[in-house]
Amino acid sequence: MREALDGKPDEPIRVGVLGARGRMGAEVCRAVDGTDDLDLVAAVDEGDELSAVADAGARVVVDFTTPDAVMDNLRWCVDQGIHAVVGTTGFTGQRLDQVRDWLSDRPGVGVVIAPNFGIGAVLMMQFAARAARFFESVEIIEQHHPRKLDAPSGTATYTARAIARARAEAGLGPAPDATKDEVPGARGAEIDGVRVHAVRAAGLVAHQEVLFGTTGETLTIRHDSYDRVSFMPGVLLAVRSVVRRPGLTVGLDALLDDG
Ligand SMILES: NC(=O)C1=CN([C@@H]2O[C@H](COP(=O)(O)OP(=O)(O)OC[C@H]3O[C@@H](n4cnc5c(N)ncnc54)[C@H](OP(=O)(O)O)[C@@H]3O)[C@@H](O)[C@H]2O)C=CC1
Ligand SMILES: O=C(O)C1=N[C@H](C(=O)O)C[C@H](O)C1
Repeated sequence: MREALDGKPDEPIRVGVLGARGRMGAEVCRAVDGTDDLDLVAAVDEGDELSAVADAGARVVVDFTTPDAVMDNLRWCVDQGIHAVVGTTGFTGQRLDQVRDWLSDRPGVGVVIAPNFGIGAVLMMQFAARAARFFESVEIIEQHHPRKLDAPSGTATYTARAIARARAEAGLGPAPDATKDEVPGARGAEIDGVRVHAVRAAGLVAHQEVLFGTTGETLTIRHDSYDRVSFMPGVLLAVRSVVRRPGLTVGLDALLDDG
């Protein structure tokens, strides 16, 4: 077990990528390679040894793997004193508590977990949370490429929870809905009382619409990622930030507020 790995201020940050042959991991490797202040020192995928990351002296790991793999990866990083930036989905409240528990034994280590690294997507979630208290109805429609493994998306789940919190604070009850669900699933899934619909279609990358309604008006807040490069500014920001942000940070909001 090591303390958090600290580099010298002027040295490039040494970065390891997990899931490096995947759609996001490959994009992250290209993005890190394209900077002057970050060094890609390890690119690890399924079947490779995690120890390659430590052997290469990585100070930060970026994980875009699968919900099944991510917890073991993260546990290993924290034990090794390696900071982690995680985009992989599947983070329930229970999982986040588990990560906080691991980190309590490693005070210098930082972990950033974000359901969506797209700056526009982060703003879409913030705008949706802000709008929530003014509308009696709300539904989320997320749309993704058909090779996505999970539904609903991490972004939709995060958005639904933020909207539900805002509605509860405003004293709003359940959204009006007299419909009888004659075919199971016809009204989508329900997350903290918010309906979420997941669309999968070839040609899509990652898209989300939040539809609000009240008497005589609707408001639609929509974000589209047409290319995975859209996530890279957020990923690079998180890599640069996590080394001076011990503990668990969930979402990109605090990092954007830092400047
Ligand atoms: N937060 C955000 O902004 C974003 C999050 N995501 C999320 O990121 C995750 C990855 O998405 P995407 O890149 O599209 O998926 P891919 O399936 O393209 O990539 C995942 C990669 O991880 C590999 N892998 C699986 N297990 C391990 C392991 N134990 N160690 C190392 N590598 C492993 C897979 O290998 P193999 O194929 O051989 O199993 C694959 O190459 C998903 O959870 C997705 O929802 C995606 C986009 C943006
Ligand atoms: O799998 C994807 O592609 C994406 N996953 C994340 C999610 O589940 O929210 C982020 C983005 O929507 C792309």
